[in-house]
Amino acid sequence: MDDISSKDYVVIDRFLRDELYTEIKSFFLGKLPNFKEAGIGAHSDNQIDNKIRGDFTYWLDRQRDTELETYWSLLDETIHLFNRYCYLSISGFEFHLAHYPSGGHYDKHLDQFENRNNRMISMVIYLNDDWKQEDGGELEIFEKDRTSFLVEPFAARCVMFKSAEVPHAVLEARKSRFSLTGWLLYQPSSVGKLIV
Ligand SMILES: O=C(O)CCC(=O)C(=O)O
Ligand SMILES: [Fe+2]
Repeated sequence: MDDISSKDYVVIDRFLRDELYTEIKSFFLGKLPNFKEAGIGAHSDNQIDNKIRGDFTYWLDRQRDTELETYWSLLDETIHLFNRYCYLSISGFEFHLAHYPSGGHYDKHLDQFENRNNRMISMVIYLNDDWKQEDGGELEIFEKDRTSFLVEPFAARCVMFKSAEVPHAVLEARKSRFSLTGWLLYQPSSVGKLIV
């Protein structure tokens, strides 16, 4: 909590305990046939451009995806901590599963859209067993002084950062790269399901 207040980001290893990791990973693998190519922008602006990003996603829904209830409860707790100790007013979230196939990447960007600014905290949890340095796919985080550093997408590692303030990119992955990615919202998105 202190890190995200002072540095705008935090990396937490073993964010998921083994049992929850296994639950989420097997849920992820079961949904892989249903993933769709991700676009950029919100609502009607949404367009697919695999020069900018090359991932496939599956949007989650707490009511439907009850197999993830342990994870949803963990999120409730996380949101409670943010609101209490970082004085944020988070009142909702949106999460998807993401798959970057080999060769996939995401250019430098902020997690905000021109016509929507309710994403406060971005939260990425990696689901890659045995990830090696030569597999690429690092998350590059750009700091205020324009230097950057790389975060490897290791199993059960969680990265959180301020959505509107921290530019970031996903470097080309050299094998399938899995994550559970989401955003803690200032207000729940008002207009149905977003496709991003
Ligand atoms: O998977 C990651 O490391 C980051 C993904 C990302 O930046 C996004 O989906 O907006
Ligand atoms: Fe992003």
